[in-house]
Amino acid sequence: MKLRFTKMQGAGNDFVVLDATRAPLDLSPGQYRHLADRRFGIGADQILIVGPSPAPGVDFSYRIVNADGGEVEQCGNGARCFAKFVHERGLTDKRAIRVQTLSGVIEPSLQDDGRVTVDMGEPVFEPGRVPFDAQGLVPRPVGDHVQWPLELDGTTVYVAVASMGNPHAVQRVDDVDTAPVAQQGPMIESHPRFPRRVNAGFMQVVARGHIRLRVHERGAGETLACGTGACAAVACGIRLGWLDARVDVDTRGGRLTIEWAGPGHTVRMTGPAVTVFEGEIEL
Ligand SMILES: N[C@@H](CCC[C@H](N)C(=O)O)C(=O)O
Repeated sequence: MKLRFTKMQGAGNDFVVLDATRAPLDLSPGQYRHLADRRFGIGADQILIVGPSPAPGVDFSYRIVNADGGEVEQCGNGARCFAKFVHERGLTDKRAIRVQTLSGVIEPSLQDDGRVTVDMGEPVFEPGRVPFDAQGLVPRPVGDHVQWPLELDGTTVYVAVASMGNPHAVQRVDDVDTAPVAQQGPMIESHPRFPRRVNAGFMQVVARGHIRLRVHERGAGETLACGTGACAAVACGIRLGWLDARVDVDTRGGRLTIEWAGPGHTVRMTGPAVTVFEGEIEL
């Protein structure tokens, strides 16, 4: 079978985007892994499958599959690329689009400067809904939030947990350049306290409106940027009392701007979304 694809990136988090708006597309986990493979396939952190409207009042659906072949609930950088994709292909002329994901409807809108803003919904902090098993742990209160102790091979790290539809554990570090992302990321991702595994964020607070962030992503390893990771880090940082309501997030692949007015409000993320090339691959 020949499959047409579009390669896109948002702040260096890269995607193979597939159009399933006219005919359903259901590949196996092995086929998704092949598409994501940087040596034998196309190469991507995630595969995005754009589908037709699933319900009145919603314009499209889109599914997200990690490079390891597992389907997941949400992807922030992917949401921006999705919006650019449906526009560039002439699938809609709306600039504000409602799209169904596994974890609910989100709303990307195209900006005049070429960036995309996405209303990512409300962050969730209750451990059980992240999901995080906090049974028997003593939390450390900070600001209006808590950090939880996580044992990693004899070391204890303190993380704040949040869901942006997908699970995140965020720790504060002095300097992201020397943070132990490669060592601790995989251990946190698969820590038994996270029953659905987790995305592990390492956040350096530069100022109240500026952080630097690296994320070891569940199912993909460290990526150049993680949109939901940026939303989760900023929402946690605000509740922990370290950040203001609008924060520039510098990732290794570019800048995202995150805005959150606090509990009861949704998180808004603004950043780039770029088409790199199109092609066809034999599966
Ligand atoms: N790169 C993404 C997140 C993709 C999914 C994540 N790896 C997970 O498993 O939850 C983003 O930009 O948010």
